[in-house]
Amino acid sequence: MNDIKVAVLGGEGVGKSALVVRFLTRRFIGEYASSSECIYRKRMSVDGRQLNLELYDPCSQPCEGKSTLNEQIHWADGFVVVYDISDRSSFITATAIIHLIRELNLGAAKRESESVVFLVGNKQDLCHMREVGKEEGQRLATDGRCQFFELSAAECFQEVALMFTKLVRNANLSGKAKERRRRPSGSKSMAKLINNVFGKRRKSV
Ligand SMILES: Nc1nc2c(ncn2[C@@H]2O[C@H](COP(=O)(O)OP(=O)(O)OP(=O)(O)O)[C@@H](O)[C@H]2O)c(=O)[nH]1
Repeated sequence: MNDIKVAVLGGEGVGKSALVVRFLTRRFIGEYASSSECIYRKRMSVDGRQLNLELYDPCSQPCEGKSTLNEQIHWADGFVVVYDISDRSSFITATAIIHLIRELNLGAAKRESESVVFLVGNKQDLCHMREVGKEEGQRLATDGRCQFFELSAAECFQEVALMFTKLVRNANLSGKAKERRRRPSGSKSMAKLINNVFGKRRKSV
């Protein structure tokens, strides 16, 4: 059975955990206070084939044994790079992350195909506070050879699920089986995730 490793990267507070939790549990959790980086595992059926998905959600706060961005990029087969459409600085961070992924890809190009990268403009429900135009997102995606999505983890499960499923399918099709490198620390089961979710402070948005 194939293993697909996906890292969800982006600036602080852009909704990385919200997207991951939405995809895994169908629920939107207003406040997801995590103090450690996590890898969640999910068994998926894509195009009739069983896959083991490992989904990496980094922690923006300093935490013990925290992996570097370079290590995260080397570890993953596919990436969701997230920015918040109502926060321009998060778009600048996403731009830098995409450039770094492509730079590291170039270094590894002799033995590996290019990584699958999806660029996600999250918090589409906050379009009245928009600081990043949709066309800017599209342009960055084209320049960085990414697929582009604008969506809202808060409002739409279907779009989030479609985005992750498509990423897993593309990463699987690209046949990119990286050798096992140092994985980011922290690994949680689905049960642990559910504990996190239900043990959490809730806040409406
Ligand atoms: N309005 C709105 N708020 C969102 C959405 N997604 C996440 N949020 C909110 O954005 C804040 C940050 O969400 P998180 O999921 O913790 O973001 P993160 O990127 O994992 O944060 P760090 O790990 O601290 O960097 C929380 O208050 C969420 O409720 C969205 O689609 N719409």
